[in-house]
Amino acid sequence: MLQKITHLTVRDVRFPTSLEQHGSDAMHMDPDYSAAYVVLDTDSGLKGFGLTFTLGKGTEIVVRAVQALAGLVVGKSLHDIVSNFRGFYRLLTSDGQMRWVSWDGSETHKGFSIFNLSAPWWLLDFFPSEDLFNCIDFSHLLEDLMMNQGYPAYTTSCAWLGYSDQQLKQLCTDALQHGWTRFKVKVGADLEDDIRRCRLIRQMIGPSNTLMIDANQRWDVAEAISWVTRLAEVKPLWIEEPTSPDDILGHAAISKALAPLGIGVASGEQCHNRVMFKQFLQASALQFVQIDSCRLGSVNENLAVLLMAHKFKVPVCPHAGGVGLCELVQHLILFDYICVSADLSGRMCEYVDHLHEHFTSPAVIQNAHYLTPKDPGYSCEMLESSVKRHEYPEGDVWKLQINK
Ligand SMILES: C[C@H](O)[C@@H](O)CC(=O)C(=O)O
Ligand SMILES: [Mg+2]
Repeated sequence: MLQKITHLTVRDVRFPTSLEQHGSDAMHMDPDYSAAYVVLDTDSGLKGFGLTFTLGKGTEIVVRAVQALAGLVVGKSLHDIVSNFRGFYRLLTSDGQMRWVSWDGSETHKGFSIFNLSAPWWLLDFFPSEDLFNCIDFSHLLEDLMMNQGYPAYTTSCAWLGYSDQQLKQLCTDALQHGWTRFKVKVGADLEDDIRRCRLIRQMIGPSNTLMIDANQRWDVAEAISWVTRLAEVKPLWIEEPTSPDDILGHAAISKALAPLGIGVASGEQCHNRVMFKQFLQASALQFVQIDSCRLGSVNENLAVLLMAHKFKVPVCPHAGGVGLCELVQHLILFDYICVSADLSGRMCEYVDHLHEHFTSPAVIQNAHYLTPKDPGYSCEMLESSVKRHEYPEGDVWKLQINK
């Protein structure tokens, strides 16, 4: 149990998803799904893995944040971390010089998230399984349903903003055949396009399946209310990120205006700390909490939000549109169900069907449910061959793009 972290490597890994408009929305028309990817070496030869999701160039900033925090991690032993998880987290988030840049801000939280993502790996890999199981009181847990059926999911992969109507139809047909019943459509750039695309999807999925819409912060408050009112005919369950993700009172006003139409407000993928979530919940500014395993700095911060959402009786429907997010967030939502909410009403976890082949233990979907991951760790180890090929700018994939 005295293993020490001896070395940290952080790499800038990017996938050229913008070439086919995968992941595109009203504010991010050319997303290259990317990750700052960390490997921790230990003196026992074991390794730890962590990643945080970014879009293309944004990775450079997070890589620098990780480098700046590395000195707080290298040299630590398992005992140092596990004996006081909160203390370790506070150490990362409270560095006297770093905190001035952006205490509880988005970039630093993305940096923190990488290190704390290593914690489940340490815990699960170093604890003999009998010790681990001896720690847990399994009475009254609800794991059977999760083991047999899995956690309900919805798909965003049919209707990215840059997809043609033809693509939309084909992908929606395929998804229905595979048992999907919940669909999210990107909106917000052009109202007439949105009406046409949403009608098309509603027509294909029928009245009893679920449809959500996502504007990725495109509108002002009044514009959001009038735009979504025009889309009410397709009966969306929620409008996601209708306006600036920092505008708590704006979200509250939109929630109030849309409630009579039966449309809720969902947000959280750009909500970067627990204090913001606290105020969103206090102000009744959202009806669906969308935690993001990488936007919030670490497991620790996500746990605080899961507990607050439970207190306010607001369902948690995690964000997973990015590389590695499905792999990570499936662990958090299982924890939420088994240990916090014990409730599936109004709950589902996002799934996007991109880039899973680059992971050693990818998320598995069956009949529109996340199957419970059984491999140890936090499912975020990437295949070394994939990392090498996609590392920016020297990987083969990028050399090819740059020389085109
Ligand atoms: C840029 C990302 O693909 C974003 O559009 C994802 C998102 O908003 C979602 O999955 O929700
Ligand atoms: Mg979204």
